[in-house]
Amino acid sequence: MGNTLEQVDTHEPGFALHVEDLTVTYGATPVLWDIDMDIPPGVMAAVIGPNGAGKSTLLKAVLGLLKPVAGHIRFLGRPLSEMRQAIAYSPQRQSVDWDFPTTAGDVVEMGLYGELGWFKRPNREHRARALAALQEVGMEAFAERQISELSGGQQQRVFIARALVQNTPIIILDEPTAGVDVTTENIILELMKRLRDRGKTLIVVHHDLTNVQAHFDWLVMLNVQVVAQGPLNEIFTEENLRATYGRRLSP
Ligand SMILES: Nc1ncnc2c1ncn2[C@@H]1O[C@H](COP(=O)(O)OP(=O)(O)OP(=O)(O)O)[C@@H](O)[C@H]1O
Repeated sequence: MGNTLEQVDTHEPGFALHVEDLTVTYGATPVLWDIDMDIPPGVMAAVIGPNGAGKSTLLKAVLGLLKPVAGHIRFLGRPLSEMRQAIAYSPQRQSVDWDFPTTAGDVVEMGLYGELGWFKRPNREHRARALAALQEVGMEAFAERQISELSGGQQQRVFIARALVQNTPIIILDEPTAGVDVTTENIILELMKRLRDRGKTLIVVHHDLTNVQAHFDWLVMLNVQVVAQGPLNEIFTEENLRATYGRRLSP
């Protein structure tokens, strides 16, 4: 059942994501400069940095949604072209038209289109998988609800369910807890931890410095360049935070 890439062993030697010499510009302005980054498999990695640091751009570039000026990217040792179905991606909630007339259940099923192909209709098994994913984020009661009628936190959870239903070894989420209340944020963070504990690799743009330490185990500190990266308990230091955020961080 499910797609064949579920069988990719996320604990094989090598990195879940390996990035070398990545440079991205918008017009003439460099937004990411000479990024080298390694994220090991099976971690819950946070990408942090100030507004405009290039966090979303980094995710889009590694996913091939933006064309870098330079760079070399590998997922589990292989090029993106071979690994697309091993990666689920959830963009920032604001980047989506939530007025589009569709239900929460349909949005989650859309996550299966990579597996199904756009022209094959989802069947009962796919529907059941979508419902199971909604259940995992505590949203099964909302399967038939129009997405425009969901709160921001509920929309985030539907988006996470859409990533979950794909059952991929790598999950990339852009600010999955932006604009949600503390209770919902904790639900989402605990869910991400459960996925990590099942061996998945999570790469997450996260904005809340107050809880990054409690939930993540790997950190990439970004501000156009990588300021620091590694196991969170080694690099989440005042010095690195200052180097990343500058004077915006109060003492
Ligand atoms: N499509 C675009 N065209 C031109 N410039 C862009 C575009 N998208 C982003 N930028 C610029 O690139 C820089 C990095 O943006 P990006 O969205 O990657 O930052 P971020 O770290 O994700 O920020 P935030 O925390 O505010 O979401 C910013 O200066 C932004 O203004």
